[in-house]
Amino acid sequence: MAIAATISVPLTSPIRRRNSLIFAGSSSSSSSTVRLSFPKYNIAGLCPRFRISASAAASSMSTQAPQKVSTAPTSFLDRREAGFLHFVKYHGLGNDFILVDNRDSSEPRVTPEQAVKLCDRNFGIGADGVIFAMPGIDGTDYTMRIFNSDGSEPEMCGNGVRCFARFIAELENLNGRHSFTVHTGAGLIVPEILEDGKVRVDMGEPILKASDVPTKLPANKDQSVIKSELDVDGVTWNVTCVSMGNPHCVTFGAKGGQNLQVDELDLAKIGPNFEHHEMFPARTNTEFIQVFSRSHLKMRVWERGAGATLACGTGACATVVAAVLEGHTERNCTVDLPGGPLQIEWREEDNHIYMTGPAEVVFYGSKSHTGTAQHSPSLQNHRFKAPPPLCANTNPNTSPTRLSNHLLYGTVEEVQI
Ligand SMILES: N[C@@H](CCC[C@H](N)C(=O)O)C(=O)O
Repeated sequence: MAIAATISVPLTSPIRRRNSLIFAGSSSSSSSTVRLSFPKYNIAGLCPRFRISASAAASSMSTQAPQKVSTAPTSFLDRREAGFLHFVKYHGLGNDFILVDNRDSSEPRVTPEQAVKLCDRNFGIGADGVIFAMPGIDGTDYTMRIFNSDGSEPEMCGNGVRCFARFIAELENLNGRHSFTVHTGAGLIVPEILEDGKVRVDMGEPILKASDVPTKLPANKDQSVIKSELDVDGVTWNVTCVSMGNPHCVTFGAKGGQNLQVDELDLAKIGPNFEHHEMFPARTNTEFIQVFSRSHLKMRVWERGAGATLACGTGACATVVAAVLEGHTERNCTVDLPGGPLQIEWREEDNHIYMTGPAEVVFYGSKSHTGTAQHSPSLQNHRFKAPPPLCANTNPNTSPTRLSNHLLYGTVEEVQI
């Protein structure tokens, strides 16, 4: 995949040097430069959406009334050529998704089978799932649907809905709008883009009733499954079952065991045995938790339909619920995931869970359905045409990636350096 630009810090000033543009930037953490390694580009040619810094993107969000900013010519995300699927790859703490603009239809533009191919990390784009931005239902602004990388459709995705909010803000070219109402399989979810670009999400209430999680594990008097015993391949685990719309099995360790050391777990070996356990009729996501303090947890996850991922938002929410119910923590916790930390609060007043974390663009891409080898002229004319060698296919290092006789073009937006 070609890298069109690299920067992770606020843009200060563009400096023209020969046939490339170099942007010097600095942040509290580092100093960096960005090089656009293609000729004859001028600063006007850099589309406003080609966000060169996270903070620049963040600063486009204000507290004022929603305001549409007209842009011309048509932006990448407005493109609708027949035969092309335009997408944006996002990640939330390394939990990565292909975001598809599906606002004109309530039918996903990609089938579950195609989603499996797109998510393939060797033969496809590579992602933990495909997310569709669709028209709202029941008075909501939008509907979010998602396919896991195995093609199954979960009810909800926490990291995904943060990416969804950032995607919508970009699609709608919104300046100043902070929150959206999103219909999901888990009901109403309300993400709010914050000033710093992070997204806080009202994830609603956890579901503890065993039959609704669902789990067949014997329930307590109040119908919940808290610190119950689950046998997995000869080991008895203590588990608490929580649904965030999607099912979660949270464990702080085996019966009689010490505080779990999550780095020592062989997730690929034990994860599938939880996921497909007969006690979970809809399969389950499983969170393995190490307790650092009453407000700090470490989590590794085996996701239903996606395997070991770098983060799981609904899993982190379910974890804090389980941690509170089992008496390990207070209601406000930092949950460290392999991809980074999430802030989770289970608020006593409304019983809702609030998740705060980042969502970032990885790259923009277009996938051809035609199977033809030539590049798209329209793509070539596009202001996201950077870098031209990608589209012109003149550079062996930047040639389009083949995907089952389909073409894939990508433009990396920003890369940490
Ligand atoms: N990674 C997501 C959860 C995605 C759905 C999950 N694999 C399931 O099948 O329930 C998150 O961040 O919540």
